[in-house]
Amino acid sequence: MAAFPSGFLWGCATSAYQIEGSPLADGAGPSIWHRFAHTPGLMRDAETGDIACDHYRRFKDDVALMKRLGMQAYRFSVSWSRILPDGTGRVNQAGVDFYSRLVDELRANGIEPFVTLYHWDMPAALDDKGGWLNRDSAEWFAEYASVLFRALDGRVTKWATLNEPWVVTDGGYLFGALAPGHRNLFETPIASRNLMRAHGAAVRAYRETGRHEIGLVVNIEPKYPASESPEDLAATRRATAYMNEQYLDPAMLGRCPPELRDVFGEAWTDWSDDDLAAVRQPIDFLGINYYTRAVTRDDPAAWPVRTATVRQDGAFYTETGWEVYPQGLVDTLVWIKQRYGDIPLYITENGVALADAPVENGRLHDPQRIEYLRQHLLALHQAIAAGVDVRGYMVWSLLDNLEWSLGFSKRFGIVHVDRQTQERTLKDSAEYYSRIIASHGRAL
Ligand SMILES: OC[C@H]1NNC[C@@H](O)[C@@H]1O
Ligand SMILES: [Ca+2]
Repeated sequence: MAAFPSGFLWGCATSAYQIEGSPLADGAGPSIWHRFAHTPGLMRDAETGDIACDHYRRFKDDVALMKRLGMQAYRFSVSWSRILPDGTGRVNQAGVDFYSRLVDELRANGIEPFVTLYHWDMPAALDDKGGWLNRDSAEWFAEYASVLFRALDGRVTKWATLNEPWVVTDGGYLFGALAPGHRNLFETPIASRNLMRAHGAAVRAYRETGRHEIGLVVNIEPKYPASESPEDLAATRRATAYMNEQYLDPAMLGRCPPELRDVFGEAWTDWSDDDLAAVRQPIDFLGINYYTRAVTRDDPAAWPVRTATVRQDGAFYTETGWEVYPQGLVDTLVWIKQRYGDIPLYITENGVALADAPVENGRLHDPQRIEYLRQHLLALHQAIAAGVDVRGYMVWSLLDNLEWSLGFSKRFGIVHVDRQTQERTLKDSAEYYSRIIASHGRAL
């Protein structure tokens, strides 16, 4: 196996609400996820992030674990309401100090911090003012980002504004499965536009003082037509526009995919030229989160995108119901380069939820996760060999964690977490990944 490019960054990814616990500790304010998780009926098994992986208190042990695995980078998110309990205004220094200590611990262990500013946990106080439906959200976000830039830039050299805006709006505003749990077609494009305005505002703020790199993280699920029928081809176009182009086109091209007018109908309003210009800020990299693909057919009843994903005979499906399709990673990366140009890319998430075996004698055998990682790293190498400028790979996830409203039922970790004892146990996949890192990909 040829090596990966020199300087290629091997790491892992997590997010605040999914692992930290202690949501209201040391002056933190509640987030929309704290509020959502404590609303009866919304979370599987009535789970919450009150404890999660207790990372807020155990972070030094978890950094030691990353060090032991040879991690070169760690992608994590900051909880906005630890920093600004009311969302704007008063800074909670204890919250800033937590992340400052985490950053110093990482750097002391030779691990590069890779910070996501927004991984879904808006302060509840701002949701009470309309949240992402309020155009002021762009300024709120830039204010929050600036507090962090002042506190951490320099020790943090890679920043991402948003994680997966598509999930935030599709889950939080259209289908309601995620915080803030709205189900409103008219709100969805408004939230999308304000999220991207917030992205642009934070990038502009960074350019005033920032000395390093800032980018955007999106989930991409490549869409393949189920047939060559005009209906299925049109459906595939709609699905591609709705999930894969809706956020990258404004950010990178300064325009919205035309199919969105068809998807949202009367709920769609064109972006103003000012908004398009404000969102299209030059960025230093794109983070791509890849899990699966979707073979797509027309489905007139499937409101509002009117598409359905066709199950593939003989394919392997994960615990989250996703088809394992490594070729989709190659196709996605080539597509990104073709459509948006030769911008540096990171795989900021890739991983798999499996019905893991139990821990036995301090071990957990997860051959299917090893195979998933191997196949996707081979695909990644293929894309790099094809000329795509990929600079790093962060496995999702370091730890078994809170898979949002699915609770802890979906285990993505390369490290097992015992829900009762919080004990961490390396799965075989962690040892495998550690060897990949140590051999710089040659052990693939
Ligand atoms: O579903 C797995 C992951 N996908 N991207 C965002 C993360 O928060 C999820 O846990
Ligand atoms: Ca609300």
